[in-house]
Amino acid sequence: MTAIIIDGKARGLALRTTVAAGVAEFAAAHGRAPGLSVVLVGQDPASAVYVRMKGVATREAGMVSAEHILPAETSEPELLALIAALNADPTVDGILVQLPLPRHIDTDRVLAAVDPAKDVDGFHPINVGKLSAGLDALVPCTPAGCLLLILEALGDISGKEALVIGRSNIVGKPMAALLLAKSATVTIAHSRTRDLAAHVARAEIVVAAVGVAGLVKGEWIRPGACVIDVGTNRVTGADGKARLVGDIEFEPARARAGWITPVPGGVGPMTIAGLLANTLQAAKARVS
Ligand SMILES: Nc1nc2c(c(=O)[nH]1)N[C@@H](CN(C=O)c1ccc(C(=O)N[C@@H](CCC(=O)O)C(=O)O)cc1)CN2
Repeated sequence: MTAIIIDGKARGLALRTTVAAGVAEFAAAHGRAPGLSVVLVGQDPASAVYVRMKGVATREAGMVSAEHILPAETSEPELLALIAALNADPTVDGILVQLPLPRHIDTDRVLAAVDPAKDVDGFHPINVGKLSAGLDALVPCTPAGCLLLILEALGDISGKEALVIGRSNIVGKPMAALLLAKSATVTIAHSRTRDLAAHVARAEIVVAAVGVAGLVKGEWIRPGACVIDVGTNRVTGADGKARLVGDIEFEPARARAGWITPVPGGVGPMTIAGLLANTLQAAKARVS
């Protein structure tokens, strides 16, 4: 079997086009476009790229984008003061604090300071709690994008064996909650899991989000499985050139899977598209 390669770039673009149409309707009805404010603290090069990509995509969808780029030495009270100002600004519908934050800042405290109604990352404890209780919530963009890809590949996933590798708050835990909400039988594997290979071999859906290049061996994959790779690991190839690879050995996994996402061009573009969808959702909820 050779897997169908899931084109996250094309799927992300389609979602962005749908969001842009919703933004035009919103603007016609309310006399203003939804606004997204993105906050970046420090000069992490990958984060700077992602923030730029978010700004471009937000503007392309017809929304108002504000990027707040703060020096690495910004204190936690200074950052909290900016978030308080954005919370109070009626033209701001969505607030996103790019992660990771510098080590001197308490990430949990910062994420909890964002107004849950504007929390387009879905990281505020209220949105986390709502998701795990099966209530309507702003849902983290990457797992939401993964779920769209999985449902489009498989249709109904009720009762299917799903394995989420990684237990981060950004991807692993919300991904498990979303799969559970669709009635999949969900296992979360992590660094202490014994015999990862056996778990992978049982799974009809595998979502890998650990950040370890090639951790999941292709030969472990159950034939016909839907394989979603969230890993974005920068490695240097034999030619000395840097490239991006996932957590899953792509070619051997592709030979066994039914569907597989590439890296790059799989899950990544869905993250940005999901952010735009969340911003429109937050804007609509705020005016209703
Ligand atoms: N506040 C947040 N911080 C972070 C999040 C997040 O969802 N919210 N996720 C990641 C980074 N991220 C978005 O911020 C992100 C990662 C990757 C991509 C993407 O499109 N990747 C491309 C490749 C781009 C490249 O060449 O580097 C792909 O996979 O095709 C978008 C967004 C951590 N921080």
